[in-house]
Amino acid sequence: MSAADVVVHDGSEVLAAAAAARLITRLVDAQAAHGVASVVLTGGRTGIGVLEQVRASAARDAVNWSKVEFYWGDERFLPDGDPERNETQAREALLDHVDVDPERVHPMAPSDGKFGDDADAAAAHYAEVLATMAQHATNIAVPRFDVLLLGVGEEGHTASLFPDTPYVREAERTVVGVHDCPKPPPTRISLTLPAIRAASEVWLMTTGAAKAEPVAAALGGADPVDIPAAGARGRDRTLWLLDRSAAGAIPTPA
Ligand SMILES: O=C(O)[C@H](O)[C@@H](O)[C@H](O)[C@H](O)COP(=O)(O)O
Repeated sequence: MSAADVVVHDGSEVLAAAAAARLITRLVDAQAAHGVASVVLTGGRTGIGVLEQVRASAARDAVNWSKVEFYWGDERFLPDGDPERNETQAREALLDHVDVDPERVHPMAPSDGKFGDDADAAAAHYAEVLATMAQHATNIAVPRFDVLLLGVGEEGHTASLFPDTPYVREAERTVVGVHDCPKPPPTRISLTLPAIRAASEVWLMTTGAAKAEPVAAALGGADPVDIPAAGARGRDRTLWLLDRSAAGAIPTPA
């Protein structure tokens, strides 16, 4: 697993724009290497803000959007089209504005879909979707993820893996139904840490002083059970994209 790189930007706006530029380049490079790129999206203000900046970028059409596989790292288990769903927000921020191939867009199921309100069944189905797309050479049943985007919560959660829960401890399954979440809505679906760690690059993006303590703890090697973001690492690269406030508690080198 990779050691973490940390990039600190002046504020949240420049962070979102710079992360968007970085994401465009990552997808262009992945398409040059593989033909089709794959990205795992996240929810939250920072993750959606980055997609809005991709949409606004003059460079966005450097990406062949019809050759991008879109997955989600977590989802709020709500009805289809609910404005709080990560899928809805990602579509409004970017996917509705570029020429995606609908067959390559893989949202997690809503709470009024074919699994009804059974988040565990919806999670098991998403695990099957990932397994179907998996390459045989890997030892975990997920596709190649070129880049997996994450946010970080004030108590250190990432995706929908909250501290001291069975979900952050999950070692076998790739996707879980998550119940009794402290951040609304209470029911969610999430990739697990083993699935996240299968990604080539994991980018943790966050801003603001409220995130300073969990960021410092994660970078300081906290136990992922206490600070789930500490367990999110990429095979080739782990990149923290922070603004000055979120980086404020990282000890400065002597
Ligand atoms: O669905 C969600 O809520 C997220 O995927 C979650 O993990 C989010 O990324 C963090 O809570 C950070 O959110 P903010 O960027 O809004 O602080």
